[in-house]
Amino acid sequence: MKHIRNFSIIAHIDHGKSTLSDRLIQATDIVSDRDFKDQILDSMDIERERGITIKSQTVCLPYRAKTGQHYSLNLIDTPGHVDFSYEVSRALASCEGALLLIDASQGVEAQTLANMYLAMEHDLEIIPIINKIDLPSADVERVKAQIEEDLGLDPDTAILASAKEGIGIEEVLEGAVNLLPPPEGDPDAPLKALIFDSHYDPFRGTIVHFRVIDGKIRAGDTIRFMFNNATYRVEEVGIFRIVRVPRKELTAGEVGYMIAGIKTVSDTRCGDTVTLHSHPCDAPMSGFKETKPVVFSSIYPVASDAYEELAVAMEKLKLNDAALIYEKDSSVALGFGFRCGFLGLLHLEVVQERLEREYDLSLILTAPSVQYEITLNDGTTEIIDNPALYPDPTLIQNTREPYIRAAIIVPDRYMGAVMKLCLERRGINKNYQYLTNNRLEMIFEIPLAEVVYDFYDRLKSVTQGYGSFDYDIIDYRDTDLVKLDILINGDRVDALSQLVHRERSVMRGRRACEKLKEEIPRQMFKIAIQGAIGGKIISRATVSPFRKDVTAKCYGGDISRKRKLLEKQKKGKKRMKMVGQVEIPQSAFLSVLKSEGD
Ligand SMILES: Nc1nc2c(ncn2[C@@H]2O[C@H](COP(=O)(O)OP(=O)(O)OP(=O)(O)O)[C@@H](O)[C@H]2O)c(=O)[nH]1
Repeated sequence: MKHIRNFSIIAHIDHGKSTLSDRLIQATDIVSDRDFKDQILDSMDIERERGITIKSQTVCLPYRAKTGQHYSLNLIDTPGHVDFSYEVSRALASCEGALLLIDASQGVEAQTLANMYLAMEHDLEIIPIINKIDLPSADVERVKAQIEEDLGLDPDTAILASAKEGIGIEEVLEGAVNLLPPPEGDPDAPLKALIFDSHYDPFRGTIVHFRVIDGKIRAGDTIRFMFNNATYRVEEVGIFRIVRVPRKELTAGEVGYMIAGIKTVSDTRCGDTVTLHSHPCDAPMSGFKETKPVVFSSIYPVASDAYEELAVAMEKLKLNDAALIYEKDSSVALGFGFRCGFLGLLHLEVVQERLEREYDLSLILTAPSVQYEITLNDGTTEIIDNPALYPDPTLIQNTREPYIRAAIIVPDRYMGAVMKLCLERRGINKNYQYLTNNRLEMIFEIPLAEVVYDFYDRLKSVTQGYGSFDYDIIDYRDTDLVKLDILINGDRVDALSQLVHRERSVMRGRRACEKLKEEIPRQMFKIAIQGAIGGKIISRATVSPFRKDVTAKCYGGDISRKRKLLEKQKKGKKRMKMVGQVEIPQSAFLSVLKSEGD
């Protein structure tokens, strides 16, 4: 155990975590350079394209230190986005140390701080690393000052690195060996192991990633998940060397995987404790919580006959994504689909992209909603996330909505712009403090519903890219909610209904009408678009009919050109949805979601 080091790299998005992981893997020779895929840990397509890490993957690196001693370095990869902060927390609970990566030109940002606090909660030894020192805009001294004053860490321990150029990599490995403590734990105690991740393998079922805290686990053992008391017989245990390498047993301090005939990843819970059925440990690890979705939206196929395909795709996706929940849903306008729950807006976008790309589906998503607690006059309380299920307002006694605590870090010259944005979003400024280099940390309490649309984009734009943001849900508070409906030629389009705060409803209604007007193509008749609350119309826009026959031009002339045009039209149709007499393009549904820009 003395020669094991378990650690994660934590960083703000884009500070170079994946690049550094790749370098560490390369430096320890477990894959030959020729086979080395760039950013081997970010194996999913979308992750690579968007450059963000979503699913953690772990690797065990054999390393021979300068002293000649051999070490096993378990690098536990963590997702970098706020939507996945619980996964980060569980991964950190499996570690003794963390490498805190800071971009030399960007400095300390909101998630740098948030991640460092998480690491401190788990009592981890933290090594600061200043990355991207090769950049012309790198300012090492400034970042060192931030490390000292904003993070309270010793700047002299910071390692200077460029993951891209391969500078400082050996120092990082030596730092892990010399500065991080080895794991503690009792190999002879009853088995206690922490699940920090799982993924699905089509041939072997669920692969559970875990850290052994105490005891031993080997193939043939009957194990028990302490959350739901489910028992399984272990078929295989082993470690990650990019590929899985089976081992006879894993003991206290080690990190690896197990295969135990588990059908889907939702049977295992990130954060749960595994023990032996015959000889259990006394108590599970503390801090377990189930990940709860906070943002909800319905997904419909554009072509109604693609429902079955969507159902199959959802099922497959769910195998690998325990956080995704869904149930069947139906809409008058859009037919059959699924009501889904996500960890946040990024999670939603990732799911949508995967469905569209990997399963070649064309989808319509309804406006994302948070969960409201609604108490009715008869004293019962309902949790509502779907506008379609919103009760008759006369029956409602009281409605509450979730609030977040948002931490925003910006250069102080943007203070006014951030304040304006947050106040517009019904935020309450709770606190602010100066950090080094004229930067401010501003704390707001804001309704989650105001953040799920486009808050992060807006923050980036009003701060010219300098603002960074992190949030936690804190509580539910009283709110004044209304249901905004959209009518097209008098027909209510249920998929466009939204639950909004009364204060914001008129503006939202107006924006939705304007956007729809831009998106809905002219047709042979006039199209009236209206926003309504209850029976009352609050906004309207009109798409006027064609004035002349635009297809007339195409008659006569080249037949192949005409055919091409027809084909193009047919393709275009696929992305249109008929609502009553009116054809609405898929983009119109999306534009309503994004109608928040101020
Ligand atoms: N110049 C320079 N660029 C770097 C360095 N390290 C990483 N980058 C670049 O920074 C960008 C982000 O790097 P990633 O490794 O994907 O960042 P990440 O922290 O893993 O991002 P998430 O996965 O979203 O958390 C990429 O374009 C990298 O090529 C470095 O040392 N120098």
